[in-house]
Amino acid sequence: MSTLPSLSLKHLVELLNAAGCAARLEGADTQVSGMTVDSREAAPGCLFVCKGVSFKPAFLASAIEAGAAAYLCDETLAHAVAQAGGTAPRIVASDVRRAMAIVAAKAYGRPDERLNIIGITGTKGKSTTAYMLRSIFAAANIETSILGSIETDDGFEHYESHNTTPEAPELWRHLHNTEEAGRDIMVMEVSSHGLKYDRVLGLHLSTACFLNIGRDHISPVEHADFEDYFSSKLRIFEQCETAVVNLDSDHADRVIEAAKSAKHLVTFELEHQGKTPQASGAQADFLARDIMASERGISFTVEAEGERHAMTLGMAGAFNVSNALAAIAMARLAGVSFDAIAEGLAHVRVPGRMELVSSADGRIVCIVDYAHNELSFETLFSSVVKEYPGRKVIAVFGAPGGKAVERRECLPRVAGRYADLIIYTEEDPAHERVEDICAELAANTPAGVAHEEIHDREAAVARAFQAAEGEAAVVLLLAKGDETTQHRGDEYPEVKSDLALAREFLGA
Ligand SMILES: CC(=O)N[C@H]1[C@@H](OP(=O)(O)OP(=O)(O)OC[C@H]2O[C@@H](n3ccc(=O)[nH]c3=O)[C@H](O)[C@@H]2O)O[C@H](CO)[C@@H](O)[C@@H]1O[C@H](C)C(=O)N[C@@H](C)C(=O)N[C@H](CCC(=O)O)C(=O)O
Ligand SMILES: Nc1ncnc2c1ncn2[C@@H]1O[C@H](COP(=O)(O)OP(=O)(O)OP(=O)(O)O)[C@@H](O)[C@H]1O
Repeated sequence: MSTLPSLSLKHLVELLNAAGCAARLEGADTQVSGMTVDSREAAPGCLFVCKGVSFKPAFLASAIEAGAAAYLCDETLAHAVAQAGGTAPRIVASDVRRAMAIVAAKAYGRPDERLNIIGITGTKGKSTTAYMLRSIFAAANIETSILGSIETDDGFEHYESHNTTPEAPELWRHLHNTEEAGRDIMVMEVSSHGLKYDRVLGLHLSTACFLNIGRDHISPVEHADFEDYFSSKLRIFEQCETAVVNLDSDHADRVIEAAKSAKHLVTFELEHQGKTPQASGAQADFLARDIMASERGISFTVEAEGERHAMTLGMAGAFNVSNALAAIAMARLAGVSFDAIAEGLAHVRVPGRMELVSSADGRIVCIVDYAHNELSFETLFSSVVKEYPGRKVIAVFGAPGGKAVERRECLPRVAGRYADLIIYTEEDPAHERVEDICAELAANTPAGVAHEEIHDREAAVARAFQAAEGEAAVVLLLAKGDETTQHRGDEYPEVKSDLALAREFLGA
């Protein structure tokens, strides 16, 4: 791999001040190459960033021991880390999060000036749309990098992701690697936190897609309220060339208004009978019609650029047509043919999202899905009862400990409207007791809805299949997708994934 640019601290300080981020150099001007926020990844000659609520001066000391040539810190941390920093030169900035984003873009050689970077935001469907797009590009023989909540693949590094959108130095490193790997395209999910906390500050996106907005990530450790969440997401349009917007999204008018800051606007929507036409009366640039569900997936027609093309989607859930339309629009912007698009969509598989496992006689259909908030529950359940009419619906899910507490009220309420039986179980309780979370979910279940509490997830899944036996049923294993760990306390022990359990119980 080629070496990274070597940069002088003096030059970086000038760059920061010019960008409106006050900074000063303390110590001798030194050359740095590469940067990191994690002492465990510090390499000789790099710039180490001191930041974060659980930052300890010992991290700085070990980064320097590993060869870090200098460090960047916030004014508020400057005194506390001075001793651990010893004689290493440092940049002290007024806002370390902004500063590290500005420096990272430079340290990794501004790959966004040459790459086609596609950013996808929305409450639900980001990973699905990103995988659809990658599958389409693969069908067109174009290898892409991907960065999102499931995996990170930049052509050199490939691992299970920690955050949906990583910290700026990590992000720019993946973009640099993408370019070094000879790839031209990065498909990335952009989370509301990524936008709010300047992880993507200054990143030039060729395309920014807004899928939808619903209440989520509102808690004392996330967004204070819906407005903070929504406005964080809308910031994506401030840094893109072309905005791709779902006209079916809630608050679509406000999304369109914000999208006007992009140079170009491309829209998509599903044709619904009885739908109120837009105020303008104009049809979206990409329209899906003739949506039909079958056991193998979904088929639909896309109408765009004055033509009609038949598409099939190898996934369940009619709502995935909306994600597919977004992917189609973005693929067309990148110049991919409709034939390759059709091929890519027909073969897409998104791990743990709307995965179908059926019993040999077809009487029991199990869907393993990652749905875990109000918007995705509503969409999933309403689509399942439409697509599998007359079947008994059995749902297995829980709620996480320590965050997104609103889910404990809304998930039983939504599921209670559609399910014949709900089984509450473990779902990453962290520092709370599974028993308490399940009891809270049970207490919020609408009167008259059958529900059970089975704290062990494997036993809960077994009970669901037992209850489905001898019936035409749909068993929904929700919220964990293909995850193979449970967050218990500070540990992440290995467990069987829902998909593995479904295959085991149905002998698939
Ligand atoms: C506000 C924000 O951006 N928080 C992120 C930030 O936390 P932080 O700066 O407070 O860092 P910290 O975890 O306290 O750790 C302190 C620092 O010590 C470093 N460290 C730590 C250990 C060590 O041995 N050596 C060392 O140098 C860490 O790398 C870190 O830089 O840096 C951490 C490491 O990069 C992130 O995990 C953390 O995300 C928080 C915990 C998080 O996960 N937030 C969630 C809510 C989030 O961002 N979710 C979104 C998806 C949800 C959405 O749709 O918005 C996401 O993008 O993932
Ligand atoms: N367009 C959509 N509208 C509503 N719900 C959807 C949509 N697309 C997917 N979902 C539901 O949301 C779940 C998660 O999908 P996906 O992982 O693609 O979303 P995400 O935005 O990446 O989520 P997260 O931010 O939680 O990682 C799916 O399993 C499905 O139940």
